[in-house]
Amino acid sequence: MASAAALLKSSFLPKKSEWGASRQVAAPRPVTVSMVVVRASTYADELVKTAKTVASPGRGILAMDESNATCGKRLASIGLENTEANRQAYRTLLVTAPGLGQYISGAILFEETLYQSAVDGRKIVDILAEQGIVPGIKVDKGLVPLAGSNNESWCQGLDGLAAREAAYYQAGARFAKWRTVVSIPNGPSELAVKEAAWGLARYAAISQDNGLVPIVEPEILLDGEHGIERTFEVAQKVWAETFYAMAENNVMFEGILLKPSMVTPGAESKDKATQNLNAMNQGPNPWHVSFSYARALQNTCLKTWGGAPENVKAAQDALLLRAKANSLAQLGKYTSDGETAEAKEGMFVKNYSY
Ligand SMILES: O=C(COP(=O)(O)O)[C@@H](O)[C@H](O)[C@H](O)COP(=O)(O)O
Repeated sequence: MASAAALLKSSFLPKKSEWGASRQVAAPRPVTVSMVVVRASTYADELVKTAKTVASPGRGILAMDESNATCGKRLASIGLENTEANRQAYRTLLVTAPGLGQYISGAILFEETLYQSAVDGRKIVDILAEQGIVPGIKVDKGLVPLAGSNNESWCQGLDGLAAREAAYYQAGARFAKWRTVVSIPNGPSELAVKEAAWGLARYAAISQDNGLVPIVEPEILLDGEHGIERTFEVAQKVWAETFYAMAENNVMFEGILLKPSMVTPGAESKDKATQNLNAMNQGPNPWHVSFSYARALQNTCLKTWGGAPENVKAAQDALLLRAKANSLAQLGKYTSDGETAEAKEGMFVKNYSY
């Protein structure tokens, strides 16, 4: 996937003059400050503080929220069984990498990991806190077919979300993630875009009510043979709908993190996650533009580990190397000099589903 946290360029947002009939996107309604303050009074200050901590200079997000099924695929690729002990060993390796907090500001966890202890018995959330890393939690319940659409999907998880998030907050989580997708080859249909935007907005409002900063992630899938202009057009439409829905739901914009997909040509184009992030940070941006990567940070680490205890240090070094490269890209100072061919390898997998 070519998405990256808070990779929001001003150009992703339609200009006000473009909110109109030609794009069939309604203009967001203004949200008054008093409405926002009243609605988000309980956690407003904390939400802003959390968002700022996650968006601190030279740092980004380590997505380690693979569900047990996806984690099983990762473990199978190095010949390990998908047992709780193996998942615990791998995640212990990740969070105990010395100095990880220098490059990583937030870690998105799967529910199992939020409540899990590391191999040495310490709570994973406590280790993250010692590293200066904010724990986050994946709260969506995955994608399912969207009836009445053009073979598109929608993201489940709103039922019971408030209660789950209240418990996640108690367990130490301070931000949340909800990933929905939009397919360009399948349309996207008006229905799919509206559904994605509304689901994200409801999730964002519920998360803020429960003290969690929502990562708002409508992923525009890379699949397709379209050019970059078409991706841009769809990105604008999806973002306009999403902001409209968030305004309708009184989401406090200062207390969210945006995770737009990178605007690239479709399909077989290489995913140059680090290089693209670096390019976007060559000039000033209106927002902190950083990363939220899973495979781009973990691939070499996982392979280096291979499940062998004697490889833990080398695997942690591999993770730190990728984290540092992306930290430099956040600062606009990354060069690929000295990078291995593997590190430069594209991550795009056709029809990839998580
Ligand atoms: O946002 C993400 C991006 O992953 P990526 O950088 O493309 O490897 C990840 O958190 C994925 O969402 C995660 O690996 C998904 O796991 P499942 O929920 O599908 O199991």
